[in-house]
Amino acid sequence: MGQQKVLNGEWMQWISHNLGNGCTPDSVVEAMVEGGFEQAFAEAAVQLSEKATSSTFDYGTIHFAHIGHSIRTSDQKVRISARLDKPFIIVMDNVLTDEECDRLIALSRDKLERSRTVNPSTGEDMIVEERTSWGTFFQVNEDAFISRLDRRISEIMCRPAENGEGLQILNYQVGAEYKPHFDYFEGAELDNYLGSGGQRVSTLVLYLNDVGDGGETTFPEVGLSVAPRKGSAVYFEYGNELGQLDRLSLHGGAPVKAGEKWIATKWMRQRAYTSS
Ligand SMILES: O=C(O)CCC(=O)C(=O)O
Ligand SMILES: [Fe+2]
Repeated sequence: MGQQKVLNGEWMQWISHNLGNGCTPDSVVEAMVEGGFEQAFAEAAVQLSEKATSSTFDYGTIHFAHIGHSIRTSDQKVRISARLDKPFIIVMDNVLTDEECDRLIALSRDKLERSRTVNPSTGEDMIVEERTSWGTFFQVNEDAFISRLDRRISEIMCRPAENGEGLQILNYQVGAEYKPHFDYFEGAELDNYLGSGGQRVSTLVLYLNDVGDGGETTFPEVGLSVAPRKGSAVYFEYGNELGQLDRLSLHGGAPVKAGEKWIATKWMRQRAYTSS
């Protein structure tokens, strides 16, 4: 058997699940070695996972500051339809108008490229089976239209627009999915991706169309799935002021069963972020 060097989402989920269920780190490493990983690689992966999970996440420092059923941004009245405290997840409607959704899709359609993921053992970008969507990016404040959305999103996420990465557009065709993963960086990714902005702390996934069937955003640690609906969005927060990361934020995009799925994703960093 060839040596495994890549820690995919399934292995990451498996490690944190077993540690969370009380398995000793040594037994988890042993099972990984049996599964084809090098001892040193397995130890490093388990250590990282332990570090992220050992301190129970302090939900007292949640950044999302809106109270009540709605969020009034400078140009939109967003409605809150569901909320989960642990992990911290907010589902909301009326974030984008139908016209805004259609326009984002139209502007992206011809620019799509196969989505890439970061290889956590080398920090390099790579194409992986974990992620079978196609995507493209807009620069922060790229034009007046994107600027207006970046401002609204920043008001919803309670973080300055400069802390955001450029809005990412993803398109999933039937069968395409994004297997469960964390949005924060781990392992070798840290060196390559932290940059000036530091760690990722929160995500807003905006749904740009109604999907025929499937394509839910799933949170497997808590058994929650959010159905995509044009103009609505799901917000989740996983990095706090204490530098802790919330492993319950594990999430994925379930396979699309009918139709196609279009989303826009905004990732916020701890500080102002300039892409290199
Ligand atoms: O496709 C989805 O619903 C989730 C997307 C996602 O996890 C991401 O863009 O980071
Ligand atoms: Fe994600």
